[in-house]
Amino acid sequence: MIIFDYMEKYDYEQLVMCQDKNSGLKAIIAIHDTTLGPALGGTRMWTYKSEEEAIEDALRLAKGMTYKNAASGLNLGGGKTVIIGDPQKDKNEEMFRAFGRFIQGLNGRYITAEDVGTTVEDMDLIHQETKYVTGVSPEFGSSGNPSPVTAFGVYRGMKAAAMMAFGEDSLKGKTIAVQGVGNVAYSLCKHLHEEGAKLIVTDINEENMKRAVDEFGAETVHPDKIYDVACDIFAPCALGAVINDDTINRLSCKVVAGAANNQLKESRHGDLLAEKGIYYAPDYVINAGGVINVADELIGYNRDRALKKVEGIYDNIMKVFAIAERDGIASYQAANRLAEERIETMRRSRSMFLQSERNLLNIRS
Ligand SMILES: NC(=O)C1=CN([C@@H]2O[C@H](COP(=O)(O)OP(=O)(O)OC[C@H]3O[C@@H](n4cnc5c(N)ncnc54)[C@H](O)[C@@H]3O)[C@@H](O)[C@H]2O)C=CC1
Ligand SMILES: CC(C)CC(=O)C(=O)O
Repeated sequence: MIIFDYMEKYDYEQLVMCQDKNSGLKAIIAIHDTTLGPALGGTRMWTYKSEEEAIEDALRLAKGMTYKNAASGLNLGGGKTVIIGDPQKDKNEEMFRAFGRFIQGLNGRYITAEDVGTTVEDMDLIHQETKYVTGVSPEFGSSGNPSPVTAFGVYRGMKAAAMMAFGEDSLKGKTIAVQGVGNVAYSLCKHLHEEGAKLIVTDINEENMKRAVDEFGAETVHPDKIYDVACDIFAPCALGAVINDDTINRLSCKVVAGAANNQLKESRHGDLLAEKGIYYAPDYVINAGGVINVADELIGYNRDRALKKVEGIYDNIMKVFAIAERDGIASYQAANRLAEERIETMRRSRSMFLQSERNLLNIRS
């Protein structure tokens, strides 16, 4: 990958490589766009096969956060971090403290939170070095683990997609295939089970799968077989790029609605879903519950207010489908339109001069 070419093509602002020999930290902070405000996005820890793969993931995820935050009506830009390493083996206190100091060095341009492979405990360590972190333990006035709130948002968005596909938003009796039953999907399955849905789950982690069987009476399938199960709704809740040339023709569902980021391998796969008559709830619209929740910390966390906003993901998904229908485009494009129009509107409105501490009028003594 030629990094500057890639950054220019998709209009990235900044890419920060963070290295700390003592702790073994190797982190990449990608800031995509801060038109709407500071970049907020989680930190993923993962065993990347190469540095290039890690950089690409950070860049793709950061751009997704720009669109997620914009489409959700947040005054925040998009950024994301990836830490190269095995979250089960390679973590230590020093690593997250060192990472916190790198974030502090960005002086508020980037604010972090949890993502795959990181926990509230990791955020607490970062918090010892910087205030630019959310999803910290509630004892610090923070909102804690965002995953259950992300799950609530996905549940609300899934109901909206069901309304479009089946003419009613009840999930009772619907068969839902869930790929990955980790932090978010565990809470999602709880909502779905309580509403009377039938669950078919898969995971590469046996313990996580067993928990879904024991608590929600879920059936299980091998991870390779999840695309082939007969179901009403497919919920990708593991990693990205799962809607691709190998999987798309195996799906028999009417709805794709799940928590994973970057579900479409390429945007043309979103067009193919639409052509097949499958209602796709765009990933960054449906999974915005976590970021909406942690963003509320920035104005003094109020759980009821945050949950009310997350409930609104239902309406946001309906809005996306309405734009898709109005403009004759696929739902992923409709979501992009929603996000891009908001960013452009704000960019234009900010072109007006505003008196501030930093402009020329104030530099004169
Ligand atoms: N945690 C949050 O609040 C948010 C998470 N997301 C996204 O949702 C997805 C899930 O996040 P979490 O639940 O936090 O992560 P997690 O790591 O707790 O759960 C992911 C699960 O997927 C499983 N998995 C991995 N590869 C798999 C495969 N090939 N087949 C089947 N299962 C597989 C893992 O074993 C794990 O149980 C990620 O894409 C994440 O970026 C998006 C927004 C917020
Ligand atoms: C809790 C969020 C900030 C996690 C995130 O990075 C995301 O929504 O993908």
